[in-house]
Amino acid sequence: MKLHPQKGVEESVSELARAATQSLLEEARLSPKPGLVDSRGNGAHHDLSLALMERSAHSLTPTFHALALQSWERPADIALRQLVGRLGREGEQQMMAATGGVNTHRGAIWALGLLVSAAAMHGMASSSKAIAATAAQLAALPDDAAPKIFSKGLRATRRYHVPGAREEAQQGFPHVMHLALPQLRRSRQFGASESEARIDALMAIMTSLSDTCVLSRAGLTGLKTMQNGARSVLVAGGSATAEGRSVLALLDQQMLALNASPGGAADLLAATLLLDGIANDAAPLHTLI
Ligand SMILES: CC(C)(COP(=O)(O)OP(=O)(O)OC[C@H]1O[C@@H](n2cnc3c(N)ncnc32)[C@H](O)[C@@H]1O)[C@@H](O)C(=O)NCCC(=O)NCCS
Ligand SMILES: Nc1ncnc2c1ncn2[C@@H]1O[C@H](COP(=O)(O)OP(=O)(O)OP(=O)(O)O)[C@@H](O)[C@H]1O
Repeated sequence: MKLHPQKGVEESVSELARAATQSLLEEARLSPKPGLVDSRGNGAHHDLSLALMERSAHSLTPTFHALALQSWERPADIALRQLVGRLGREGEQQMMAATGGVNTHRGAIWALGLLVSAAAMHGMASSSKAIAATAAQLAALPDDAAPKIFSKGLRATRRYHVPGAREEAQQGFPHVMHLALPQLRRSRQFGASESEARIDALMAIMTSLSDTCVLSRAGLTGLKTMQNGARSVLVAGGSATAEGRSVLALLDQQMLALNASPGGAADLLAATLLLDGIANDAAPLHTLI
C-alpha cells in the first residue's frame, strides 16, 4: 500500500491502520527468528505464543486508526505529543486486555505508533526518511502526562549506559533507516525470497541494537551473542545461503540457551515493514547500478 493524496482522509487513515497491524502480523509469523515468537513456536518466551501475538496485533488496529486520524496533517507540537502519548497508553491497555495482562507489543506500540502518526502528519505520499524524521521530532517532545514508571527497559539503559527504545525513536530510527531498510532492499535485489530478505533485515538490526529485552534477560553476554551471531549470518551470505541458514540455526540455539529474545529488534523489523509498505521512496541508488 502506498498513500496517495487523492484518497480521502478516512480511506487513507484506515489503510494506514491496517498496514500497521499487518506489519505486526507479518513480523510475528516470519520464521525462523532467533529467540523470538514465530510460526515454529514461542522462542525464549514462556508467556507468549503466535496466537497471542496475533490477537494483540488485531487489538491495536483501533489505536493505530485513532493515532492516524488525530495526527492527520497536524504539525509536531506539544499538544499532539500529549494526545499521541495518551492514545499510545490506551493502546497498551487494549493490548493488555486482549492478552490477559501479557506484554506482547509494548515496544511495538511505541515505534509503530509514532510512525503512524508521522505518516499521517504528512497527510499523503511521503518518503521513509521524512516520516522517520517527523516521528523523531514527535518523540523528542515532552509528554508531561506520562507516568514516571521505572521499567525494565529504563533500568537496562541506566545499568549498561546504552540507548533504548526512547532514544532509537528520538534519533529517527537509525537501525531501521540505515541498516534494516537498505538490507531488505539489497537482499531482495540479490535474489533472496521475501522471507529471507526480511530475516536478513532483522539480522542487520541485531548486529548493533542495544536491545534492552536481551540485556534484561541475558545481560551483556546475551547482547554480544546476538550482535556477533547476526553479523556472522550476514557475513556468511545471509539467510538465502545454506551457510547463512546454518549460522542462523546456531544463533537460535545460543539465544534459547541464554533465554535471550531480541524483542526490540522484532519491533524495529515491524517498523521497517511498515515503512517499506507505506513510504514512497525513490529507487535506492544500488538498484540503479
Ligand atoms: C518509550 C516506551 C517504549 C517505554 O520505554 P521503556 O524502555 O521505559 O519501557 P519498556 O522496557 O517496557 O519497553 C521497551 C521495549 O522496547 C523495545 N526495545 C528494547 N530495546 C530497544 C531499542 N534499543 N530500540 C528500540 N526498541 C527497543 C522492546 O520491545 C522493549 O520491550 C513506551 O512504552 C512509552 O513511553 N510509551 C508511552 C506512550 C507514548 O508516549 N506513546 C507514544 C507513541 S504511540
Ligand atoms: N515476535 C516477537 N517475539 C517476542 N517478542 C516480540 C516479538 N515482536 C515484538 N516483541 C517485543 O518484545 C517485547 C516483549 O518482551 P518481554 O517478554 O521481554 O517483555 P516483558 O513483559 O517486559 O518481560 P518478561 O516477559 O521477561 O517479564 C514486547 O515489548 C514486544 O514489543
